Amino acid sequence: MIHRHALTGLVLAGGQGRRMGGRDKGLEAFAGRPLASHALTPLRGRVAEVLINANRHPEAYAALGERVIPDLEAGYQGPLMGIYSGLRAAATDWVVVVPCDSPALPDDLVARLVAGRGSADIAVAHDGERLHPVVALIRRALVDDLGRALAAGERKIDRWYARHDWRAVDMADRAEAFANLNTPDDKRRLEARRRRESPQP
Ligand SMILES: Nc1nc2c(ncn2[C@@H]2O[C@H](COP(=O)(O)OP(=O)(O)OP(=O)(O)O)[C@@H](O)[C@H]2O)c(=O)[nH]1
Ligand SMILES: [Mg+2]
Repeated sequence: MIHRHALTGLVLAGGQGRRMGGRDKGLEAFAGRPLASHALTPLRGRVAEVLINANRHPEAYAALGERVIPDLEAGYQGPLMGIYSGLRAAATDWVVVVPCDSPALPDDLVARLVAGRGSADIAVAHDGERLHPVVALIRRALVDDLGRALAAGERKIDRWYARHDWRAVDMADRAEAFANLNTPDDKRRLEARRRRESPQP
């Protein structure tokens, strides 16, 4: 078991949002509030601290009520740099990573990653068809190794995972929860799905 006090939540919102017209994806309105705020739902109350990793508009992210951290190296070097920056900033032994653009993640995500980890150092969500490398539980002690990998040019998350004791956690029963939003069209489709699933009175 990993206790709540040993966990930090990390929302990755540091991308360029090119498929969203270059807009700051985590701040796009989704169902009436910033997309990144939906990613906080499975984390709040289940971790000791939440960090939001963002490279633009830090004050807008800070308004969500959590600590905001930028990438330690600028230049939009990809999510692995966001994970590295989060591991460096975290004060706990474990970090739960989620992306800012998956507004329907399972409520019990943290518990399932913790339970599914077994004795591995990294646990990654799997939806039955594919792995979601940015939905993961990672041991903070790997931070120095990740720093060396980045310095050596590594930018591919799954290739870094593969060099460690990692495990996929089966969440096929909740595959729809991993839907993510890359384009304005994805946004419309997912907002419509949400209205169907929980119609407002
Ligand atoms: N810190 C950080 N996070 C990133 C970076 N690139 C992507 N991410 C995050 O990784 C997750 C998945 O990335 P994408 O869906 O490709 O998002 P994106 O890169 O902003 O969008 P595109 O430019 O359309 O690829 C999102 O939560 C992004 O915020 C980066 O350079 N730095
Ligand atoms: Mg991208």
